[in-house]
Amino acid sequence: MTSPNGYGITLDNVSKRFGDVPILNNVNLTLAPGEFVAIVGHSGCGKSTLLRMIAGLEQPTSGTITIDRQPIDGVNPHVRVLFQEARLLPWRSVLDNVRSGSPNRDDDVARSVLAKVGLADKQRSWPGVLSGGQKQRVALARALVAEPRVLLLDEPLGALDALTRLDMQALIENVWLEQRFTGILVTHDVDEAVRLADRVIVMAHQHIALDVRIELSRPHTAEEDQLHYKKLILSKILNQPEHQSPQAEFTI
Ligand SMILES: Nc1ncnc2c1ncn2[C@@H]1O[C@H](COP(=O)(O)OP(=O)(O)OP(=O)(O)O)[C@@H](O)[C@H]1O
Repeated sequence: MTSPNGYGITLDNVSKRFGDVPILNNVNLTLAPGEFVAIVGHSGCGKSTLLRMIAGLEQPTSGTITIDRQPIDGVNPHVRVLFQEARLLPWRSVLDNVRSGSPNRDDDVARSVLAKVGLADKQRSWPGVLSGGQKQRVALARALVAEPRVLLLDEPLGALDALTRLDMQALIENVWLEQRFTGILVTHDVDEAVRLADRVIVMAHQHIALDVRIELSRPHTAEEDQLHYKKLILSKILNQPEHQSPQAEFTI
């Protein structure tokens, strides 16, 4: 494995309110450079808000977030975000969309990143003719072309069918192994969290309810190895008082 390019991230007593509504309360979290962490938790518990604050799109009400030991000051060009929707520019070709991730880069770099995500033959296509999975590959390429130090993944595979999702998980793992950015994945899929992450964090009641290291060798694909972690994580999520009944929202 290559040495990490990713930046370390720390959250020090981070709280967030929207008006009178507390979302996060004194959250402390340290991510080592190059670590891949997944965040799970019931809908509305503040996962995306946490990600948006790390992205510099939202400010904490109190507390400090640092990236590479620097307090966050707006959007950081070394931090890229992938959302559930690919958010491509429909009037630009696939190659131009990728290039827009780092406009000063050589075209050859954009082409090689497109090849890496398996879309070398689509560079002249318009986004409108691509499948959902292909669009997310372009969005991933657009993020990777900037060689990010931190990649924030806000349910980027949530809208994809199961097989495409598995392919994308393998792709994300491969590019992470190659580039060793620091990754944070928000997902509702416990399977996906255990499959991809070094560490899985369960959020509940405005704080971190569980922080578990996945002590498996990669790839974490063996069902029997994953089971212990999936049970642990799911029981933590479902034992929260607001979720005493079975939840369709979570899958293993
Ligand atoms: N800009 C905002 N103004 C007011 N309330 C907000 C804002 N953004 C988020 N919220 C609220 O904060 C809470 C946390 O939202 P957030 O999107 O972080 O949750 P989440 O855990 O990512 O949910 P999901 O899994 O459904 O995406 C929700 O109740 C949401 O309605």
